[in-house]
Amino acid sequence: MSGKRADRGTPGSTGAATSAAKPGAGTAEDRAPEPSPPVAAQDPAADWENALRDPRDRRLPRVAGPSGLVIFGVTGDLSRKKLMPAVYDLANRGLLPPGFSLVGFARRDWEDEDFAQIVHDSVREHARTEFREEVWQQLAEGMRFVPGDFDDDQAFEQLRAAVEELDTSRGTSGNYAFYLSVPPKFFPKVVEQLKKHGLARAPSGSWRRAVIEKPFGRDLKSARELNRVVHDVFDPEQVFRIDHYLGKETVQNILALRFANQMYEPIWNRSYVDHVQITMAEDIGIGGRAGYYDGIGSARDVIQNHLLQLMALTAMEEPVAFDADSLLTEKLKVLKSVRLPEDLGEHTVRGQYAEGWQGGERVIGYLEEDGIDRASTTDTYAAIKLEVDNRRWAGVPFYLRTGKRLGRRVTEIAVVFQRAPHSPFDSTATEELGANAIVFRVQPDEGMTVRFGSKVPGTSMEIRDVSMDFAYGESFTESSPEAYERLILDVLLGDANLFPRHQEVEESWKILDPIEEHWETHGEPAQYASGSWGPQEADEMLARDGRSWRRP
Ligand SMILES: NC(=O)C1=CN([C@@H]2O[C@H](COP(=O)(O)OP(=O)(O)OC[C@H]3O[C@@H](n4cnc5c(N)ncnc54)[C@H](OP(=O)(O)O)[C@@H]3O)[C@@H](O)[C@H]2O)C=CC1
Ligand SMILES: O=C1O[C@H](COP(=O)(O)O)[C@@H](O)[C@H](O)[C@H]1O
Repeated sequence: MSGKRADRGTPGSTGAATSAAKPGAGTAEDRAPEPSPPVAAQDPAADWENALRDPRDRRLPRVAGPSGLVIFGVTGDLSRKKLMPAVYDLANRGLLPPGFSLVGFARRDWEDEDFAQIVHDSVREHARTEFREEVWQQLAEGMRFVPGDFDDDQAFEQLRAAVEELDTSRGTSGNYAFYLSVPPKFFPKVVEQLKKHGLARAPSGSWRRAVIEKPFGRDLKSARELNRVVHDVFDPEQVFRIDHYLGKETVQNILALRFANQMYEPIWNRSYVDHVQITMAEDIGIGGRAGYYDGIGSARDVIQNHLLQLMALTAMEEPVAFDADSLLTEKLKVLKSVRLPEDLGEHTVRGQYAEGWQGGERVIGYLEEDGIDRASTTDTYAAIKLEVDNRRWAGVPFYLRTGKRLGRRVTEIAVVFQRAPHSPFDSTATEELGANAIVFRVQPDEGMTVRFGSKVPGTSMEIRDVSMDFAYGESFTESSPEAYERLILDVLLGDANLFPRHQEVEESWKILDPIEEHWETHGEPAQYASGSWGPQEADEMLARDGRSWRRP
């Protein structure tokens, strides 16, 4: 069993390392290229705040104060690929406090050193910023592992002891975020155990926060019940529901582009917009996530959260301020105004991938995947049409689609405009002209495209589509942080702007529940070949409205 302190250096080594940089020193994101100098392993009680810093100056880096992060489910896929690397990247950018501590909890008979080795491997494989030994060594000093099952009271007592020991040895000051990176069915159990073992309430002057992964419930009823359990233990301001899409740089940029500029808002409405298409296409299959995915499906997995959040940000009114309450108010108004089509059979499609070709390789169908019930009717593709019943958007369809094993990985929001009401040109001149569009490219090629018509050089008047691109890589020297990097930092800072509140989660389930109920009673999902752009039925769905999907 564990209890031993982590190696103070690279796993496997015995060396201890310290450096002398001031916490946060030289780390201004907009002044120095990343990575910046690491924070020091120094007296944990050292003053980490710059008293001269004006908290209103947003150009200064947001550095977390004394704190620790406890990850439940630390051996899992998300933790290894995203959370551990994000913690390292934050440390590497000098955004974590000197005594920052990371506690892992899972069912493994590991010592602290074994855990540190796992984190090390995950960082080497997945971190965004370069590996620096001195940063790693300082981080590794604050790593602890607690082995145990979520049912195991003794393990939670050991966790309490670990947290208290870190308060003393690392100066974490009782400030802890508990990250529930666990299968959703365990959310209630872990929350109850935190309460039972006195971990949910902070000592005076400190804070405790709970970070809850998605999906939050599998329908409205279960989301409400989960919320009841969570709020029996934590106050609303202690709870951070993760929707990692809100941590993506380009998703935050939707609000910047819309509301920091003058040119979009006048045309951002039913008078000019024909329709909006929101696409989240993945080329991967379900990988090793059969246990989670089967019975959940694509719509619950990503439409209920990521895509409806993207839609809300695209459609919302300007918030009175960029703060959590104002953002919630406006997003909620959109979600509450959503109207489902009367005929769900005509305006929604679900699909399931069959075998096919992906990246030059033959891949198996969903029903052949390990751990999948051979008769499963789980959707791996979903397309739905929604409308927003308000003055700005009445009559403008929002088409949302997502799928696994599609042609390529791409997420985008395309605002497609109406045709010009009149053309002075001969109809042959505009034969090849499509609709104008503004496209937010969320990933992988982050940026924005404006598509419009232009005269083809030559002696005749021929007008064809061209596009004007904004690409992050060309316009900025700063690279985009990973979503989890941003969100973990926000949790440590207690900044809730980018976290959906429960009301949003509920409204989103209210939109999805009738669709899921319809699908349950109406036949099987349509099959589509892996590597294609989804079932033909989805093309037919748009064709009935006289439109077609973009091929991003
Ligand atoms: N993976 C992804 O890409 C994404 C995941 N998410 C969400 O993140 C969360 C975690 O997902 P993911 O990492 O994929 O899940 P995994 O199944 O890969 O990992 C689950 C983790 O929970 C632990 N665990 C399971 N049961 C118990 C138990 N009874 N007692 C103690 N530990 C237990 C496992 O530990 P052990 O090693 O002991 O089994 C493992 O560390 C889920 O809520 C998921 O919906 C959200 C977005 C993307
Ligand atoms: O939340 C989820 O998101 C991932 C895709 O995330 P991305 O950042 O790579 O776009 C998806 O694969 C997973 O099924 C879902 O749970």
